[in-house]
Amino acid sequence: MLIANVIVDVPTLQTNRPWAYGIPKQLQDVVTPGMRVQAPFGNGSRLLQGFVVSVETDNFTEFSDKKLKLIQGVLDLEPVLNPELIQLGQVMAKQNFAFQISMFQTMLPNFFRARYEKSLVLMEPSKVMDERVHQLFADRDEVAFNREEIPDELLSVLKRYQQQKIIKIHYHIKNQAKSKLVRQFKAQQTAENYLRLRSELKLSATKQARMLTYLSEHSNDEWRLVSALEKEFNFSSQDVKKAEEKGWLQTEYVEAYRQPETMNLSGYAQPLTLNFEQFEAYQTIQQALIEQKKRTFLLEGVTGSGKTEVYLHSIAQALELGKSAIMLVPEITLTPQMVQRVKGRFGAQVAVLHSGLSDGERYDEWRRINQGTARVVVGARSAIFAPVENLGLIIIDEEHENSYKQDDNPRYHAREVADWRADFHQATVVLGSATPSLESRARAQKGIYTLLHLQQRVKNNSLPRAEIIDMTESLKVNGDDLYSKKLIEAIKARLVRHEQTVLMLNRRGYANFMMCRDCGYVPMCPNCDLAMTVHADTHRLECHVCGATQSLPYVCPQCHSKRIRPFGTGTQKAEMQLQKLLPQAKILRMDNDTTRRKGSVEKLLTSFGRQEADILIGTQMIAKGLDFPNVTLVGVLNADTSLRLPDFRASERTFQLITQVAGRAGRADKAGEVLIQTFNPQHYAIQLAKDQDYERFYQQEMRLRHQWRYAPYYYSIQIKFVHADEMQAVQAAMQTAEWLKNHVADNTMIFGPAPSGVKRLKNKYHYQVLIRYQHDAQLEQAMTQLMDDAQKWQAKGVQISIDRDPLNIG
Ligand SMILES: Nc1ncnc2c1ncn2[C@@H]1O[C@H](COP(=O)(O)OP(=O)(O)OP(=O)(O)O)[C@@H](O)[C@H]1O
Ligand SMILES: [Zn+2]
Ligand SMILES: [Zn+2]
Repeated sequence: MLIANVIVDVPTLQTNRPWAYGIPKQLQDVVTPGMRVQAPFGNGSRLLQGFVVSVETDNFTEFSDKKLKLIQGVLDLEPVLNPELIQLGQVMAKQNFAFQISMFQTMLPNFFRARYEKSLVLMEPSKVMDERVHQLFADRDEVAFNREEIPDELLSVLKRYQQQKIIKIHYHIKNQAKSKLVRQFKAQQTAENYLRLRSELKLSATKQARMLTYLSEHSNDEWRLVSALEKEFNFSSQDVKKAEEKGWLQTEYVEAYRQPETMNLSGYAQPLTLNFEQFEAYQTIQQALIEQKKRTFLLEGVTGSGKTEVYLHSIAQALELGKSAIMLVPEITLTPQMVQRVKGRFGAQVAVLHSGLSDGERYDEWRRINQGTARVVVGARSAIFAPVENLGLIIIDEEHENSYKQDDNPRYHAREVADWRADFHQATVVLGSATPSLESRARAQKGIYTLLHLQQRVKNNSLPRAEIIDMTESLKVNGDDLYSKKLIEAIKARLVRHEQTVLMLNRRGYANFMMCRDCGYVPMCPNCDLAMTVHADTHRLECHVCGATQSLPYVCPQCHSKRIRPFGTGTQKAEMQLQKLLPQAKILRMDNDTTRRKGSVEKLLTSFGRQEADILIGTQMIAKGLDFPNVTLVGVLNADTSLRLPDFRASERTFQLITQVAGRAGRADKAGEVLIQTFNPQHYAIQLAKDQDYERFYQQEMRLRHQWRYAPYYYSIQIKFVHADEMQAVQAAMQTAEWLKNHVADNTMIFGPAPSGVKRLKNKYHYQVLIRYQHDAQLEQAMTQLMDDAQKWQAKGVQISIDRDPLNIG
């Protein structure tokens, strides 16, 4: 008998391995690894989705026939995971202490996720005594289990009936991943033939005459949609069918792709001629592509040095070698500008995956990749799992970005996935950034990566002139803690010259909360240890974690003073304040509020690009990727807020952010200027960002990391314990920490338990234990054991999560 090993859709440790199922006769030719199947689970009434990871023959036929449950059906006719991706999912699950099923689901478009529907089946109607249950079924023997339709008071009755087996619950799997088919047609005869046929028609056959006229004019055409013919000429599908029977045209069904809105592509854009530095970098990459041995490059290039052009040349080379390419960009820089640059170069071979797509569109793009139609994939983090065959090149732009790590289960990092896939395909990896992560830069130091340097800007040979403005001084002069006089003067000069300005309000670690100026009272969320945030548009206080809201207080509840006011400034207020200072200026604002609607980022940027506004003010979302030639001034309103975060990466983040946003100035022919407002003018991260001196920052920060035993010198694993009862969370954390101390290497350090940065969230208490280590052969064994124990704690209601190389330690 044939056996399928299946990972079923239950994310628990017991199910985190393949389960064997028999394959029934009629499915033996169908079921292959990588396919989704319906598999019975538990007592058998429950049908689950599962992924077949392997198929084997079992020799003990009689024995297994009785014991094994059988696969009930298939959800696909072709595998959705190829052998590479099956293996990848299993490895990544293991490395990140995640469940295989979660990994597989993350790797695929949402469409492939199982949607279960429950229904109630009436087994023995005669035994139902409750009139309301009869009413519910109303002569049917199966009804959907729809919580909105079933009143609460009926639930206990239904439950009792279920226990008495009078009612059964059925699970159905809804398969959404079906492609849409459309019918298309093509003329089959010559124009003359059509005209002759028309002359032979009866006079009354006007519709057929019209059809023949149309066909005579389109006799050499390509396939066209039948629906278009029907709509435009008012033909019915019956008319089309008759025409086909007469041999006037032929029709066929093809898969329809929901084309995401594409931009006008005015032909293919020609590649630019690389400058010397670019060419040198490209040549090295090209060499690796041709050799087809895995190599990883770190392309460290100052802002505006033309990294993207190097990527595009490399992609072209990969395609020429018959290979495919994946290019990752942070979601936020997946702007029309970027997409246009890639699509403009490689046209229909490009598939774009971003969060703006509907599930259907994403599924269609995925299929274009899966079928090999699209050989260049551009997308955010999860595009690293694109099912390309023959992968030759992986590019990760802005490789230092946090968003490449998924901060939720499964917690994979796109860079580590890229590394594994490059091994598998012997592909080339290019990590690019003006401000590489310390981890990557250190690997280049050690020779694990090859460092490629772009030190010059492409167009304007110099980096923008930057200056630090000490806000303590400025505050003394004009009493404004947001706009220094110098910055306002500089903006005014741009207005006169019709040049543009970009202003960034650093919202990282920056709360916009209420504070009583007399007693210091700050309104806190009732469920979380967090200050409530002021929302000027709704005039309410809101908690950003749990969503609790309150009206704005006008009197301090503690001391009854009326001097309770917002503290800190939101982008909205910053914009208003600026408009007051510069009434003649046209200002655009880009933040979470103005970009909520789909397509609004595009709209804002297009408008700014057309110079319909003088100033673009926004949060860190404006710091990356923008390439506008007329921007000659960049202002950082508050450089230091992110320095205060209780996180060992605070300096690195601040340096990266300021360097990135400063890089938006003077990218074309006009010289750029950068003004950095700060209350910490002496801080090394700010000083070095001003000079855009990444290398010196790297040296200095590495010394500190070494001293404090942080990454990249030490790896870390963070274990979180969450429970509504604080004691329970503490207890689990303490016992785990104690246990760990005896099960890891001597030089591995265990910190905690300690309350997390924010101890209480949504009325639950968060505690954590941190492991820091260099080499520890025992650790993997210990972590596996810990995952086992986690199940035990989970049974007591303590949620435990394990995060390898966490983004925030605080
Ligand atoms: N060889 C070249 N010749 C002419 N123009 C070029 C060349 N290479 C790049 N450019 C142009 O220079 C500008 C900056 O290049 P690009 O955006 O690729 O830089 P980058 O290093 O990716 O920038 P950042 O990291 O700051 O976003 C772009 O407008 C690009 O079209
Ligand atoms: Zn007060
Ligand atoms: Zn809250």
